[in-house]
Amino acid sequence: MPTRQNLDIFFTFIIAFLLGFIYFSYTSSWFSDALECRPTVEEKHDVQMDLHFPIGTACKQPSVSSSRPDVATTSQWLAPIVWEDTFDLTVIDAIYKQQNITVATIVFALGKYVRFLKDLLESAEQHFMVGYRVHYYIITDLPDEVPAVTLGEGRQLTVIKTATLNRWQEILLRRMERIENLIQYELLNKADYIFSLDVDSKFYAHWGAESLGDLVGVLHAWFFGSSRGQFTYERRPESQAYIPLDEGDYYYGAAVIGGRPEKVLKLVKTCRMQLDVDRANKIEAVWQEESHLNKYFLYNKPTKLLSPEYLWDDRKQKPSLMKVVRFSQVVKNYAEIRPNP
Ligand SMILES: CC(=O)N[C@H]1[C@@H](OP(=O)(O)OP(=O)(O)OC[C@H]2O[C@@H](n3ccc(=O)[nH]c3=O)[C@H](O)[C@@H]2O)O[C@H](CO)[C@H](O)[C@@H]1O
Ligand SMILES: [Mn+2]
Repeated sequence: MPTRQNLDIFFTFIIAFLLGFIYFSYTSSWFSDALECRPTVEEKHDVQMDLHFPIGTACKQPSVSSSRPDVATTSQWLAPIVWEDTFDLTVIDAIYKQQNITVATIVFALGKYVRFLKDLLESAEQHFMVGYRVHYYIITDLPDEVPAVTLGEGRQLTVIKTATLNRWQEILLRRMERIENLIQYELLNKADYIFSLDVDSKFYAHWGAESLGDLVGVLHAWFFGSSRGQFTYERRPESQAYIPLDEGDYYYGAAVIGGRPEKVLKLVKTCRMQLDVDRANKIEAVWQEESHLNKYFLYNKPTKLLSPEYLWDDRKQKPSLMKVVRFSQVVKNYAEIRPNP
C-alpha cells in the first residue's frame, strides 16, 4: 500500500522531472536540435553537403554551349564566376533547400553608418537568401539605434556591442579581427555559411544559394576589365599586403566576403596576423583590409567568384553585360559620414 508520504515523494519527483525537462529543452540547443532532427555541423560535413538532387524534380536540360559568351564564367583555376543566366535556380534550390542551412551574415555599423541598416536589412529580407535560415550579426557601438525590422520566418538578428573607434581606417582594419573572434567563439558550430557585408549597401534583386561556396570572393565593380597593373593593390614591399605589378588575377572588393566558417576563419585570421605585422612596422596598406584580402585571394584562390552583379555601385553606369544589379553600394558623402577625414 503506498503511503501518503510515498505519493508525495513520487509526485514531487515527477514535477521536478517535468520542470527539468522544460528548462533543459529551452536552454540546450543540442536538445532542440535533436528534437527537430537537425543534424550537427559535423554530420552535415559528411552527408548534407553532398549535392543531393531530389528524385523527380522537374528542370530544364543543361545546354552544352555557353549561356554567356559575352563574359568569362570560370577563372583560370576553374572556379565558377556567377553571372545571371549561368545557373538554374530550380536546380540550385532543389539541392540547397533540403540541406536546411544557416547563413550567418555579419554587418558592421559603427557611428553614423547605423543609418544604412534599415535599407540594408529591409532589402535583404526581400532579396537575400529568401527561403533559407539567415542569422544577421550586427556589430555596432550604437545598439539602441539598430532599427526594428520585421524579419521573415527562419531569420533572426543578434546585436553585438563593440567599442567606438574614432578613425574610419581603424574600423576597417579591425574588421578581420572581430570576424575572427565571432567565428571562433560563436559561428563554427552554428553557421553553415558566412557572408560579411558592407552596411552602406542595398539589395535590388535576387541573391540566393548560387552564391554559396567554400571560399567566396566578389569582383569589384570599378576594376572589372582593368589590367592587373591598374589594380589598386598595395605596391610597397614593406607591407604584408604587397603584390608585385606583374601578379594578380582580379581586384576583389572587401564589401563581400563569404564561405564556410572554417575557410573564412582561415582567411580573416591570416589577414589579421598580416595586419598586426604591418601595425608593428607602422605601415597601413593603401586600402586597409581590402589590400590584405586581395593578397590572400591571390595565393589562396577562392572557390567561387561572384560577378559585379553582387557588388555594384549606385554611382556607376551599367554596361550591357550587367543584366542585373543584385547588391550595390549606395551613394554617400564620405566627409559627412566618416568620423575623420
Ligand atoms: C565596395 C568595397 O569593396 N568597399 C570597400 C572600400 O571602400 P568603402 O567606401 O566601401 O568603405 P566604407 O566607408 O563603406 O567602409 C566599409 C564598412 O566599414 C563599416 N564602417 C566604416 C566606417 C565607419 O565609420 N563605420 C562603419 O561601420 C561599414 O560596415 C562600412 O560599410 O574600401 C574599404 C577599405 O578602405 C573597405 O574594404 C570596403 O569594403
Ligand atoms: Mn562601403
